[in-house]
Amino acid sequence: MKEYNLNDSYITNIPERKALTTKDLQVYYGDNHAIFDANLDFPRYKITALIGASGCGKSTFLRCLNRMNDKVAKVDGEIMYRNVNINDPKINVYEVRQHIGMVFQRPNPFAKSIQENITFALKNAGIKDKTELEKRLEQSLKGAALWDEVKDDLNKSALALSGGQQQRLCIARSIAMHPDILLLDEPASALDPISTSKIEETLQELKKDYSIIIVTHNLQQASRISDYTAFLHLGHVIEYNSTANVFTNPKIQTTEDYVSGNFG
Ligand SMILES: Nc1ncnc2c1ncn2[C@@H]1O[C@H](COP(=O)(O)OP(=O)(O)OP(=O)(O)O)[C@@H](O)[C@H]1O
Repeated sequence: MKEYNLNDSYITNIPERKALTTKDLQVYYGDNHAIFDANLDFPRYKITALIGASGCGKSTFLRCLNRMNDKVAKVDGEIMYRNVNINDPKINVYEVRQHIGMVFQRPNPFAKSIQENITFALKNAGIKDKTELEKRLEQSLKGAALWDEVKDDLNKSALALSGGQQQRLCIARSIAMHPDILLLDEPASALDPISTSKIEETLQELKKDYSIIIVTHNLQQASRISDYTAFLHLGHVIEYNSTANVFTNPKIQTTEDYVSGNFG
């Protein structure tokens, strides 16, 4: 692979209010230094895409943002959310995840009914009121654009849904907790093009109420749906800017080569 200067970077200052900020974030898997000095501001009510070649650290970075890496990696630096460093070991990770939800690459509904998939975590979080549970069930399924397809059969097993419907159920399960931020790790990569476009449309709607950070391999998807894009290379954030700038006016040669397909 062509060698690039990893210190050559361009990180924009975002004009919007911030949902989350990382300061000098470093991630190590044993001796493998996977993320170097990531300093990024993620805007509120926007979609930010993390892009880069396989192994560059996209999922590692994303998973730090709601402490999913705690048991597998050493994560140094600060992750500021509402003036609190949520990377502080004293912070309750379950509480963090109520504010910052995660949707994974492969749909992973529970082997329970559609309804129970939504209400299970809510009940665990102490929400017992039937009216509130019903309200959140309907709101979250509507938010994930699944309500019309399942409203007459909420007791059906979630496993009987199509892959695309299961993924929208997982999005509904996340938003039922009323998080501020949704993290999505390649949420459409296991889906067919029609389900993918349904997920993309859903995310466009959801950004009115949520700040979204998404990892994607798919450059067209990043350019279609995101407002901001961070390009990572070998664990370094090389460029962070509005998606339009990253794709049409990249400031760094590495980015230009990657987005134009001349990488490697
Ligand atoms: N659980 C883990 N244990 C040890 N090393 C890991 C673990 N997860 C990731 N890594 C290493 O961290 C680096 C970044 O991997 P990561 O999965 O974050 O990259 P990625 O950009 O998301 O890749 P892909 O696009 O292939 O999913 C790689 O060197 C990878 O081998």
